[in-house]
Amino acid sequence: MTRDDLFNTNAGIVRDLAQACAEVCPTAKLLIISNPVNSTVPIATEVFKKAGVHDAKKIFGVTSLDLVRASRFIGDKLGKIVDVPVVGGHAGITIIPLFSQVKGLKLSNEERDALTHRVQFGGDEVVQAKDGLGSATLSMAYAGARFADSLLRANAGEEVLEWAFVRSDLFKKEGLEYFSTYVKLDKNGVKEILPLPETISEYERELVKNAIPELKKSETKGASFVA
Ligand SMILES: NC(=O)c1ccc[n+]([C@@H]2O[C@H](COP(=O)([O-])OP(=O)(O)OC[C@H]3O[C@@H](n4cnc5c(N)ncnc54)[C@H](O)[C@@H]3O)[C@@H](O)[C@H]2O)c1
Ligand SMILES: O=C(O)C[C@H](O)C(=O)O
Repeated sequence: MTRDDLFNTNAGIVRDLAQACAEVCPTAKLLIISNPVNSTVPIATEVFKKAGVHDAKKIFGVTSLDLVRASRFIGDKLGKIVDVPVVGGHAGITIIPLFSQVKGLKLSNEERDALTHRVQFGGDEVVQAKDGLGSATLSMAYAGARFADSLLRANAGEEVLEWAFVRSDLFKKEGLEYFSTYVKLDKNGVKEILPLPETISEYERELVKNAIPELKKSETKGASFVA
């Protein structure tokens, strides 16, 4: 089972919850963790657009778990806690860890490939291991709490940097409407979307290139569901 298989069940649930939010709390910030995030965020967006209350600064796909996983795997290797940026989306090859951005980290090509794969498919590993009994419950809760905490701090006036899957013009030329990258948050939600670091490796650039058609397919699937 992949996150995409969850579409049939979750698309309707997210649409209905988004519809209720659009009616009763249209200015609330929506944190969407239900899979497939690459489609459920476009679903919520389209519902808000239809209701005439859309504000792209306030709808977030929660991808923090990918950063938690990547940081844990590299932390184990380096023997200390490090932050590993992860960009793109939240499913398979759309999850792109940027190991090039971790100071002092040296990986052979084989290690880099294996760790990239582990971050991209770690969630599927857990789903398979639980064999029908749900997904990565506790780490998802931790990742969700971490993201909610960032938003609450931003709400309270702090300028916070977080990674999130949001409406973004970074790959507009390629026809993509959503992408997860570093965002500055303030009390209104997304204040600024930061570009990819210039120093990412050729390998990572290629991963981004390969993820774009997959992300596009998922966002179209979500938007079409509402249309
Ligand atoms: N983005 C992430 O990092 C991430 C990580 C793990 C899981 N997930 C996703 O989170 C979701 C939940 O995963 P889980 O393992 O906790 O699943 P789960 O089956 O343990 O829990 C799902 C919950 O949703 C409730 N529910 C079912 N239909 C509903 C409806 N119509 N309205 C409201 N609630 C309803 C169920 O009663 C149940 O309590 C899944 O979509 C999963 O793929 C996302
Ligand atoms: O629910 C899933 O399919 C997996 C989840 O998105 C995860 O990353 O653990």
